[in-house]
Amino acid sequence: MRLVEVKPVDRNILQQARKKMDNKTKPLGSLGMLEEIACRVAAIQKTLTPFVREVVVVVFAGDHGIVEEGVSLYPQEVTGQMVANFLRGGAAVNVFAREVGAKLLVADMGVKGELPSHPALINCKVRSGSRNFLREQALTREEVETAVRKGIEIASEYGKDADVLIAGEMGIGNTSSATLLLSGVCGIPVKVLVGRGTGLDDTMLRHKAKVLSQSFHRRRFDRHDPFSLLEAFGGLEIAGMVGFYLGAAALGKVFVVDGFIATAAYAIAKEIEPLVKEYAFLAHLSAEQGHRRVVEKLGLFPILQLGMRLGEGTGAVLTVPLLRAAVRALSEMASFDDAAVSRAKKNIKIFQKTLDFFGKYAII
Ligand SMILES: O=C(O)c1ccc[n+]([C@@H]2O[C@H](COP(=O)([O-])O)[C@@H](O)[C@H]2O)c1
Ligand SMILES: Cc1cc2nc[nH]c2cc1C
Repeated sequence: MRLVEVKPVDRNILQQARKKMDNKTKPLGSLGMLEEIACRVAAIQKTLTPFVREVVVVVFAGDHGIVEEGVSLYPQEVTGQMVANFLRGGAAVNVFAREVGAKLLVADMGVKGELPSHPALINCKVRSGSRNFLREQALTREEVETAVRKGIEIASEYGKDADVLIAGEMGIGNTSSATLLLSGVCGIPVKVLVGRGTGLDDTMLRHKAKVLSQSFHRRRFDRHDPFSLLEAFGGLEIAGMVGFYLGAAALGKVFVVDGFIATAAYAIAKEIEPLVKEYAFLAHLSAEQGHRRVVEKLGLFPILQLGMRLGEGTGAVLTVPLLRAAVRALSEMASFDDAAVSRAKKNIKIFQKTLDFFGKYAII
């Protein structure tokens, strides 16, 4: 089943952008990863004067049946309560979105109970939360496909005029789903990836690890079929984000992946369509225990490392000023010729350590 068509980003513009960046009035490579970010945005946007003006954030929300097993510190009703908070503008992601001038929407993919209608609420409820995956498959194939398709539609409808698309998430229990999805996709043992989520103590963490290891062995899935992983472990907001990333890449838009749960959605989207990676940036290294291993395995470069573990898209929104600064450097800085600044005395390709460090993160 081909859900979307994603094209590779423009290699020609990428090479020209790198050349343009090398001619800016700075020692070669001295803006570090910002240079690679700017050049890749240029290649995505097919222009040597890239820009980041409109930013759209969609917070995907859903509940998780596994919460019955005592794997989160917070009660399930917090998911719906936080959705109400997003709609009133009172959550961290609202504050950060206002700071960078981003538009924020919330997508109800599967929150338990009714939510009042609101202009910023997109109603895509597939069912009232996923099933408890310790006991049964979290979702049916049909529910997974519906949620992924809705995510694609959300990207096309609300992201078509944006320069950067961000998916946030809200779902009590979703670090449990994300841990098992990532363990399945990346082939990293559950016990290495399981973490404290919203803040479990040691006893609760041991219990969560036991529940997740048992679930991983009990459920049916084929690790090479990403849809089967979503059927086994959910959740609906994660499936929606998978679609959103696929849709963003199909639109030819830059998208920024937030934290641990968002990385699980990204990993699934990349399994479905490997070219999505050319459009993706990773916002930050989450404090959630397993994130570092996953990020290394997926070859992603976290732009920030702030010890955050909130989700909602908060880390991704915080990268917007850096993305804007990076593309402005490529678009607006003077070249050596423009500014009559002398070039290096010797044509050294690039400082070797910088190359070793950043080279492995050059996606293309
Ligand atoms: O984004 C992250 O890296 C992250 C790490 C830990 C927790 N969270 C958030 O916390 C909730 C899930 O935590 P838990 O303990 O209920 O599985 C969910 O609403 C996420 O948005 C988010
Ligand atoms: C209060 C609260 C806010 C959140 N935002 C994202 N995940 C969250 C989890 C909790 C518990």
